[in-house]
Amino acid sequence: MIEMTNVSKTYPNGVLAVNNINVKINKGEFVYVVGPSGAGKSTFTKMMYREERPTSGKIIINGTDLSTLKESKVPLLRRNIGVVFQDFRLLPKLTVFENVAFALEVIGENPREIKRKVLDILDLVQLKHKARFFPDELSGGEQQRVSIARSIVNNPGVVIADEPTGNLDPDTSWEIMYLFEEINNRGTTIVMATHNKEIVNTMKKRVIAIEAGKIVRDEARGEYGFYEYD
Ligand SMILES: Nc1ncnc2c1ncn2[C@@H]1O[C@H](COP(=O)(O)OP(=O)(O)OP(=O)(O)O)[C@@H](O)[C@H]1O
Repeated sequence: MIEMTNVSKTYPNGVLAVNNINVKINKGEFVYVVGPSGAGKSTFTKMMYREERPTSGKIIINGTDLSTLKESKVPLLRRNIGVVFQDFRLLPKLTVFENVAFALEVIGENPREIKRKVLDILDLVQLKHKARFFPDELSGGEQQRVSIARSIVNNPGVVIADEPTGNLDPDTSWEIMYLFEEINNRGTTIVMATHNKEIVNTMKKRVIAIEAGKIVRDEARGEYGFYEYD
């Protein structure tokens, strides 16, 4: 469960990116975060995985209070939160297998278990046959599937995705969205910031709309709304 109480974030340059947000996201929910460019969506999601810290307020993720969490405990928190970015962020010198295995190696998983888990997850994202490929030998959609595999290989309770289809064509975006839906159907909470109007309007999930750092709309089977982008 994710709970924010009176959360605000002012960056050192004085920009108030998130302004007194209160929200509760239950286990197993699929939530889209929408809103105009610069509204505070990334800041809102970054605070969930402690990439940014709130200036004030309280954030609780699966029982852990992030506002008082020691820096040394952040890696432990990240094990239970998968993160997916628009630009994939794969390690270019590692193969697909190694990119996914990396998350397990750092926690000291044994090699046999690593192999089993990585191949299982690559099977789920339909990339087992490309396990030995390098990121630059893959299409954008394939790279995103590897990054999704990496985000879920530790079996986290929550996956946060910031604009995961932003670099992908419409068909590939749909493939990625169905993959997230499958992961959600297995019980993982998904929080996704997106500008993809068609997908949000078709999927009929919970929609949280942020404008100027505030939640202006929170609907169970919501719509994208009307925002203009570049
Ligand atoms: N590291 C930072 N330092 C200072 N200001 C920042 C920083 N990151 C974001 N901001 C500012 O905070 C506000 C919210 O930015 P944020 O990236 O959260 O918006 P967003 O809704 O995710 O935008 P987009 O849809 O364009 O990605 C903006 O005014 C932005 O310029």
